[in-house]
Amino acid sequence: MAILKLNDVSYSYQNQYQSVEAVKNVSLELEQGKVYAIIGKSGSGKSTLLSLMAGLTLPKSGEILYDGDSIKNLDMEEYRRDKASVIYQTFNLFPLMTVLENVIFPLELKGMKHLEAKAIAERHIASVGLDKNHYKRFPNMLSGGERQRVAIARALATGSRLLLADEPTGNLDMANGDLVVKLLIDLAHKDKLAVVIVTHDLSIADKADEVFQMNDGILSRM
Ligand SMILES: Nc1ncnc2c1ncn2[C@@H]1O[C@H](COP(=O)(O)OP(=O)(O)OP(=O)(O)O)[C@@H](O)[C@H]1O
Repeated sequence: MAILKLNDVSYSYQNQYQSVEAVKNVSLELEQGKVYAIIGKSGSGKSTLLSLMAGLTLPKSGEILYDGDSIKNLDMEEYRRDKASVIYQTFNLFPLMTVLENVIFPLELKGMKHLEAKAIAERHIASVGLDKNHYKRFPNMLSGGERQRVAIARALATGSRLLLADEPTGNLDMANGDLVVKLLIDLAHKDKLAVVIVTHDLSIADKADEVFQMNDGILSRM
């Protein structure tokens, strides 16, 4: 069964002067174990589509089902924290927390005891290829690739099976970008996550299992 299903989803940004139809009647099914790339030119609606999937924005029409349930019926805070994790081009780590604290924080937020949270965080930090030397560093003491790997560890630690990446390699050089893409592909293929990557980079799209293009709010399969 699809982990996420979008049925005829539309979204428009509105103010008193105008309405911008950013996502138009998109239907899509995502399965665990696969990498999906969404490409398209600037302003075509890719980020808006990703925020709909992440539950950060609610559709104006249509519905989004997670494991068969409309996300409207779920606790949205829990959905955003535990079900659909987003990673960003700018990493969005907490600058005043160490690597370990960044990964522990969302676990403690949901009521997990410190020692258990620490053990889970350490496991996920190791799984993205970082070691104990990194635990006590602040984000500004890491390379861009390392920061993105911490962001991925934090996303994974919550147990989320849906990883939504918005231009995850946009701030990385080619070598670090390749490492992050390889990690995302491994997470889909080996750990059976559903991974969505919004990207301008066609070489990432080449490595995805399925590629979609956004064009003026309309999604089509390539
Ligand atoms: N907060 C907002 N208010 C009004 N319009 C917006 C807002 N955010 C985005 N838009 C518009 O919605 C459309 C889709 O934007 P979106 O950011 O989803 O595109 P994108 O494909 O992700 O672009 P990029 O590749 O540049 O990040 C664009 O026309 C944009 O101008």
